[in-house]
Order: sequence, then structure tokens, then C-alpha cells
Amino acid sequence: MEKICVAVRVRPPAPELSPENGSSLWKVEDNRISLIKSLDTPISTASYAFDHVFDESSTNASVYELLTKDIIHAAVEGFNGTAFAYGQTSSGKTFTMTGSETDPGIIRRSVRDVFERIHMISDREFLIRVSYMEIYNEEINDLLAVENQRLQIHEHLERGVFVAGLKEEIVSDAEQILKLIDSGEVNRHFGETNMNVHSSRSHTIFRMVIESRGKENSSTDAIRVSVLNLVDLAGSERIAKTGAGGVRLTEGKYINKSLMILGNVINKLSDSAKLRAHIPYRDSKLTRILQPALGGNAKTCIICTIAPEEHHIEESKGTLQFASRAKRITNCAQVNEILTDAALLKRQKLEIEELRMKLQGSHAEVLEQEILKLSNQMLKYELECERLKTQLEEERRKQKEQEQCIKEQKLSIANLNDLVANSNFKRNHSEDFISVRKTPDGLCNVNDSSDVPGTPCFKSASHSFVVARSNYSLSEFSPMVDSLGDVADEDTWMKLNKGFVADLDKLQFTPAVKCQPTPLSMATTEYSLENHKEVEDLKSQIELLTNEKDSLQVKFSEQVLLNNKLMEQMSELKQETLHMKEIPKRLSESVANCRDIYKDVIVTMKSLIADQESPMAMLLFGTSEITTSLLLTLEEQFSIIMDGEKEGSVNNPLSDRWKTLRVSLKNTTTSLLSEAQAKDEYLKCHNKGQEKADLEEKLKSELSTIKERYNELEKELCLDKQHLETSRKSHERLEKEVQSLKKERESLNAQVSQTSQRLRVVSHDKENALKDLNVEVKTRKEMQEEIKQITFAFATRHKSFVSFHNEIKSKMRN
Ligand SMILES: Nc1ncnc2c1ncn2[C@@H]1O[C@H](COP(=O)(O)OP(=O)(O)OP(=O)(O)O)[C@@H](O)[C@H]1O
Repeated sequence: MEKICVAVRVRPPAPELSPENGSSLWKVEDNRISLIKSLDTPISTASYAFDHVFDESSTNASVYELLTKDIIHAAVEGFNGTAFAYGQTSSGKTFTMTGSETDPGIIRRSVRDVFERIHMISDREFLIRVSYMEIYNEEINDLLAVENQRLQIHEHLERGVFVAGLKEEIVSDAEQILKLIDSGEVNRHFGETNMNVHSSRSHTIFRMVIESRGKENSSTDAIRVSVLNLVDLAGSERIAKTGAGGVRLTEGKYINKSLMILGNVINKLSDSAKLRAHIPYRDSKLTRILQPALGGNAKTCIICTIAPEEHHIEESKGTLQFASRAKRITNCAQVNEILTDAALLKRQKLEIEELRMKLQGSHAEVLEQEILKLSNQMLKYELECERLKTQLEEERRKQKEQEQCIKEQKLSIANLNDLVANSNFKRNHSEDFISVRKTPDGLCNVNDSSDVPGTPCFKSASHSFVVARSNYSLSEFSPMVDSLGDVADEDTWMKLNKGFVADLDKLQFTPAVKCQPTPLSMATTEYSLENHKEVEDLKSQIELLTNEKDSLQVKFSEQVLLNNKLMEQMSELKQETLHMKEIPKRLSESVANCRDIYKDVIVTMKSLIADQESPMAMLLFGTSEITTSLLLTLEEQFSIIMDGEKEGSVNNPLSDRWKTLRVSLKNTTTSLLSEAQAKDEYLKCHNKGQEKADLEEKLKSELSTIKERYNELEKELCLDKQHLETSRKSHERLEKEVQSLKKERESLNAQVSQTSQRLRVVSHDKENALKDLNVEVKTRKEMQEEIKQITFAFATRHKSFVSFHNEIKSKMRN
């Protein structure tokens, strides 16, 4: 990632507008530009720092050298590059990009530099294509072919964004391009405005596509393709200042709109990555074409031009702010390569080789680590299962407690039911009794013990109940208690309530009347609150359990993935083993081939020798037998290896055979030598000096050749043996690895299946617990409902009982 390079250039003041005292509003110091003073009104100081700041005296050469050169060179190397000039109208953009005869601008310098650079790179060949377009009133026109107007932008998966139908000229030197640019300039839209007699009314994009590839290995090397955009934007303008109307006004609107969109894109890109929601590249053709240069795959520089005159101060400030924001944009440029099939193949081969090396180097280590990781995971998994178990037990314990609570509640409800039933009975009975036992003065006969079930005698009853009841702030309770305070005595209430005085206190009497919970109702509320809390606890625990179950499932799937990976590795290893197994087979085949060829050679040689009894013939027969036997031994050894016999049973007989072969060869050569000597003597005897010498020489040379050949064969055999030994060892090692991996996989599979079983059990338990909980919650709700109903019924009955009581009282008074 690299930041966009941003520079500011101040154009020299127009001669007619030069300040009298010659001093400028803008002070340039190194890479900083500051607004220092105004002629009439003081202006607050503003100071900006950029990668480069060029003052009025700067030349296009220095701008090119410091700002653009690196991008041009990078483009030749295969990086996309973009340079564009931004600024208000008449600030010097065209001057910077196109330049003059005496001081060529960035475009001309770039073109020359590209070719200079190309000539310096001798090991690559280049193909350059150029195009030149303008965006005029939001329409793309081809400047190299006037007939190509209103071109459309298209997007391609490989080519990216491109202008369809744009003429691309293949060029071979800088002069050719410069001529093309000149011809394109003629077609460009310029116009006269108040601000600039030769004002660019369009954005122009000069584009060079640089393709290159290595001269050597051209079929296997990648092709580098880079795009270099050199952009001269039209200047932003204030309609009032330019005095535009008609065509100029329309142009101005399009220019301002597209520059505003460019500003938006820059703003969005300068936001931190988090804030960047959507970059509106598609809002204008300019931003769409420049998309790779703005936050994409390109090296980009922007030169912001400002006019030094005081009346341009606001525009200049705007330009500097634009530049400041652009400075925050980062691009990610990379060499663009197109790979031919051959190049791709070559690269992939290299990659495969690299991977193979890595695999060989650290295979065992990687496997060990993998296994360690797996066993760690299993351990973790088991621990979690353990923890889940304890949680489940805890949950069960709590469930039991809950059941106990429910039982207790049921019991109290049953008691309440009894109480209600009893009060009904008493009430009916009392009514009967009153109607029968009314005395003339309305008073009850306290001494009459035959009253059944007993006269409610308030006078004789102790007032402890009333006292007890009055301990509560009765005014806050149901009015029933108030009226009862004067009349109730403990005995009566004890009888009425069958000893459930305390239960009465638990009830809320009149639901309709403002009431506060009595101590018992408070207890009930507390109790249900407690239960509610417990239920909530249970719920959260279940939630926790569900989460854990989910995470376990995730881990399980991770393990399955790991397992699959291991399987893949195993199959790769198997392939490798098969490949290794093939080696001895192939070796044995080639040895057999050698043997056949050798046999043919010997047969031919034999047929060539006239004297079958000569030492040459003898030597040939002797060595041919030995060599055939040697080759046979080799073949045998390979087949033994192929059959997978053990080292001990293979090496000893073979080495014995080697010894025998060596001895027989030695014998043959000595016998041949002795024969030769005998022949020598014989020849001596027959005075065939010259002939003898020749034969001797010939024999000697042949013997030495055979000896050399024999030594070579021995060496080859030795090498083969070594090779075989190493391949056998690696084969064994691989097989061991495969075995251990198999075991590992089996144990993992077993563990995984165990764990999944455990998981199933846990989830089953959890589901059961959830069901129980739901049932319990439902029962509890029903019970609460029932209690409410009973409470209500009881209160109603109690009310009627009180009214009945009052009635009796008044009747008694009467
Ligand atoms: N650095 C400079 N040195 C000398 N002359 C300059 C410089 N910059 C600009 N000028 C002159 O200023 C005038 C306006 O410059 P130019 O046409 O390049 O502005 P511009 O920003 O391209 O304007 P527009 O957006 O209207 O096309 C031209 O006459 C040009 O020669």
C-alpha cells in the first residue's frame, strides 16, 4: 500500500495582474505552501504541506523529474500509473501536462522517457499502444479518430474498465506518438472564457498501454501489461467569474459536476477504511475511467495547480483542500502480468516442486504437530463434556427442588380449598341457626351448650386475634378487617377457619379494592418471585448450554474438516508410496532390456570372430556369461525388493553371488592370460615376432576395456544398490507413517463418534429438561391462576360472611 503522491504548483501571475510591489500571496518553502498576506484585507494564515510544492519559477522539467518520472519508470516495469492535473481554470494544468515548445509538459516528457527507458532494458521486448480521448459534456470522444464519438464504458472480468471502440495505435517510437498527440490536440475542445482565452472545455486522457515480455524463454515468461494515464482535467470555474452563457455555460456545468464527483470520490477515499461505505466511481465517466488510479491498482500522482492572484484565493484554497484530502488516499500497485499457458505451467511446476520440498522437509514435523493439536483439542473437548455433565446434574438437582416447591404449593392450595369449603359450610349452618335460635332481645344464649355447632359468642372470646390482626395497618387492607375488628373473637374464627387463621392472613381479601399484600401474600409473592428467579436462572443455564452445544458442534465440524485433511494427506502419501513401489519395477525392466541388448551384442560379436578357440573368443564367452549373470542378479534383486522381502534375506545371498562372480571373472581373465602367455611362447617359437606383438597389444587393450567396463558396471551396481536401499527405507518410513496415520484417524473417528454420541445424549437431556421446565412453568401458571380464583372466591365469600355477620349483629342488637 502506498499513498498517492500529491504536489502543488503555483503558476506565475498574469503580467497584467502582477502585484505592483511584486510580492506574492503564497509563500513556498520546501514542501510547504502558506497564504501570508492580502493587499487590502487581512487573510487568516493557512499553511499546507505536500510531497512537493513548486513555486512560480518552477519548470515542467523539474515537475517531471520530481513527481512523474518514477511513475513512468514503474509503468515500464509493469505497474499501472496515472498522473493528473487538477485546479481551477487558468491555473496552469494544460501548461503542466502539455507544456510549450520550449518547456514540454509531462505528457511529452513521459513519452520520450518511456522509450529511453525501453531502450535501456535489453532483455525484454515491448509493445506500446496509445490512445487519446476526451470527456466532453459527459461524453467520451476519441481524439485520434473523430468518427469515434460518444463511446461507451464497459467492464470486463480480465480487462477491467475499458472504453469500447477507442482507437489504439501501435507505436514504435516517441516521435510517432508526439505526432499522434498533435493530431489529437486539434480535435480537443477548447474555448475562450473570461478567465482563459484557450480554456480546456473537456477532460483529456492520454493513455499508453505498455506490454512486455522476456526475450529469452519467451514462451514460458509472463507478459506484463501496464496502463499509463496522463490526464489534463478541465478547470473548475465559477460561472459568474467566467461570464459563461450558452454553450460555455453548459460545458461549465458538466465540468463542475464531474469535478464535484471526483471530489466526492476523493473525500470518501480519504475517510478511514471503516467509514468508507460506497465510493461513487460510477457517478461520472471521469471517475469510472480513473477508478484504478484512485484507491486501486496504480501508482498515482496529482499535481494541483493554483493561480496566485488575490481574486482566485477562494478557489486556490479549495484546490489545496482537495489536495490535502487526496494525500490521504492509498493505492495498492502491483505488476500486472498475463500468464501464457506455458508460463503458467512453468510457474505451477516450480510451485509444486517448492511444496514437495517443503513437504519432504517438514512432513514428519507437521504431522506430529497436527497430532498434538488434535489430541489437545480432544482433551479440551472431553473437559467441556465433563463440565456439561456437572451442569446437567446441577440442573437436575434444581429441578428436584422445584418439584418440591410445587408440591408444597399444591399442599397449601389444598389447604386453601379446605378452608373455603369449610367457610361455606359454616356460613350455611349459621344462617340456619340464626333463623331458628333468635331470642326476643336478639341476644345469644351464652350458657346454652346444646347449640350445635355452637353459638358464636363474641363476648367470651379472647381478643388476641383482633390484636394480632390490628398489628397490621388495617386501614390499608380490605375494609372487611375493619368491621371485623369489633366483633370477631378468636374462638369463633378458630372454628370458622378450622384452625387456619394464619392462612387467612395470607390472602388478599378484595382484589377490587386498593390493597397491599398481607405478610403471607407477601411471602407468596416472594416465593413466586424466588421461583421466577429460579426459572430465569434455569432459562439462562439452558441458553448457556445451547451456546455450548453450538460451540461443541462447531468444534466437531472443525474436527471433521481436520480429519478430511488428514485423509487427503494420507491419500497423497499412498500415491507417493505407489510411485516409490514403481521404481524397482522400472529398474528391473531396464535391466532386463540391457540384458537382452547385451545378449544381442555378444551374439553379433561371436559371429564376427572367426576362430572360436582364440583367446578373444574365450574372453568374450567368459565375460558374457559373467555379465549376463550380473544382470540376472540385478534383476533378481529388484524383484525381491518389489516382493518386499526383508533386508537380511536379500543382501547375504546376493553379496555371496557377487563374490562368486568376481572370482569367476578373475579366473577367466587369469586363464585367458595364461593362454595368451602360452600362445605367446608358441608364437615366439615360431618366430612370429611382429604378429605376436600386435596380438599382445590388441589383447591387452581389450582386456583393459573389459576391466574398465567391469569396474563401471560394479560402480553402477553399487549406486543402484544405494538408490534402492534409500527408496526402500523411505518406502518403509512412508508405510509406517501411513499406518500410524490410519491408527490416528481411527482413534479420532472413534473419539469423534463418542463425542457426538455424548453430544446427542446431552442435547436429549437438555430437550427433556426444557420440556419439563415448560410443563412446570405451565403448571405454575395454572396454579397461580387457580390461587387467584380461589382468592377471589374466598374474598367474595368472606365478604358475604361479613355482611352475614353484620346482619346477625344488627339482628342481635335488635
Ligand atoms: N507555470 C507557468 N509558467 C508560465 N506560464 C504559465 C504557467 N502556468 C500557466 N501558464 C500560462 O497561464 C495560462 C493559463 O494556463 P493553462 O491554459 O495551462 O490553464 P488551465 O488550468 O489548463 O486552464 P483551463 O482549465 O481553462 O484549461 C496559459 O497562457 C499558460 O501559458
